Formats: sequence, C-alpha cells, structure tokens
Amino acid sequence: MLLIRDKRIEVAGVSLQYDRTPVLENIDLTVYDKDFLAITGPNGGGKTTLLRIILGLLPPLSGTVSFYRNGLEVPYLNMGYLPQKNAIDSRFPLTVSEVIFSGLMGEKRFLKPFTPEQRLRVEEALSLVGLERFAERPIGKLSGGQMQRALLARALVSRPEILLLDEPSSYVDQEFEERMYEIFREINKTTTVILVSHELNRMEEMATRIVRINRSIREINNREL
Ligand SMILES: Nc1ncnc2c1ncn2[C@@H]1O[C@H](COP(=O)(O)OP(=O)(O)OP(=O)(O)O)[C@@H](O)[C@H]1O
Repeated sequence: MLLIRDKRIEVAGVSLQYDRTPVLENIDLTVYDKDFLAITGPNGGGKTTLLRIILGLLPPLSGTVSFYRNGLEVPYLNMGYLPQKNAIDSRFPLTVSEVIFSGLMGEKRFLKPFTPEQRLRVEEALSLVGLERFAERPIGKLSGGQMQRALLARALVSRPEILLLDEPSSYVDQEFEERMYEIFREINKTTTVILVSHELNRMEEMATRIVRINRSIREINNREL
C-alpha cells in the first residue's frame, strides 16, 4: 500500500547571503509528517542557516517557508530547537529547571504562574535526560554535556510538532549519546524530526531521508553513503 504522508514544512526557492556572500541558493525542501530528516554537508555549507530560516529566526533573501497541519496551511508550528552553539550565557543566573521552563514560554499565559501540568512536564523532561538531581543547579555549574542535556529537555518540554536538532551529540558522553538517539527514535513515533549531523553511519541507520547541503541541496540516496 502506498502511504501518502501529509507535508508539514515546505521550503521553496530559499536563498540567503551574508555580506553579499551566498550561503544558500534556491533551496527547495519538503518535510513530511514523521520524517526523520538528516541534514548533512561540509562545515559552513549552510545547515544551521537553513534551520534558523525554518524556525523564523532569520528571514531569507528570497523564497518562502510554509507550514501545514492536517493538510491545511497554518501560520506557524510548535517547534522545539536544540541549537548547536550554546545560545545561553552560562553566567546568566538561571537554574536547570528554569532553563527547561523557558521552553514553555510560548504557551504560558502572561503573568500567570505555570500550571501543575506544566510543572509535571518539566519534571518529566528532567528525568528523560537524567538531570533530576540537578534541577536547582545554576547552569554556570554544569558541564558541557549536562548543559546539552538541559537544552535538549528545553527543546522537548513543549511536546513540539517538529523537533530541530543541530549536532545534538556535541559535548555528550557516549553513554548519553546512545540514550539520546533512543529518545529521538521514540519521539519520532509522534513527531517530525530534523537533525543536522555529520555522523553518516548513524544517520543511515535512523533517518528516513538524508539531504546534503553545500549552498545548494541534494537528496541523498542511502546507497550513496
Ligand atoms: N551571522 C553571520 N554573519 C556572517 N556570516 C555568517 C553568519 N552566520 C554564518 N555565517 C557564514 O555562513 C556560512 C554557513 O554557516 P552555517 O553555520 O549555516 O553552516 P553549517 O553548515 O551549519 O556549518 P557547520 O557544519 O560548521 O556547523 C559559513 O561560511 C559561516 O561562516
């Protein structure tokens, strides 16, 4: 039986330059529901830039990004993002659980406290990444790997429809790396995952599709790896 999956994101003709240097040229990419899409390519190829355009953090020079839910175009989707470079200043006086709560800001009602259900979700996210004992620890006292786990929990806590991960295994030890990929596999049962990675062997195992970005985009057949 041919399974036709709903599209969730459509990137059409997207180009971007930094200081007149082309970084992305005429990118077309359709992301389907429950895809596990791996993005690979050389350093500086434009992978992070494309994620930031999909997230709406960076406007493209030309082209469009459209979002869909149940076959209808919608203005935005609930997306969770684990950035590659640690976007949080570790000198900032935040605890681990506060960082995770910040992943719920999009759904919090202004000046209202978090609900018991939201608190429960933060606890679940803490335990998912094995940081229960570190909930009240200031982020400045975390190791690189612990910080990465906290940021992963922040990306997951809102139960996003789309999870974008930029080289998530940076900093984490081998044991947590295995656990992390298990988490991604589990999440992918209900969530579309877009993952930037250089680990081609792992991607060949896990991804439903692989694209390579080096200014332009090319879909890779797994046999080419
Ligand atoms: N804010 C910026 N201003 C100017 N140039 C930038 C900026 N951000 C990225 N670039 C440049 O754009 C190019 C693409 O960067 P990007 O981070 O998207 O690549 P990448 O494929 O994610 O690379 P990597 O594998 O090294 O993470 C690089 O040459 C980079 O130096």
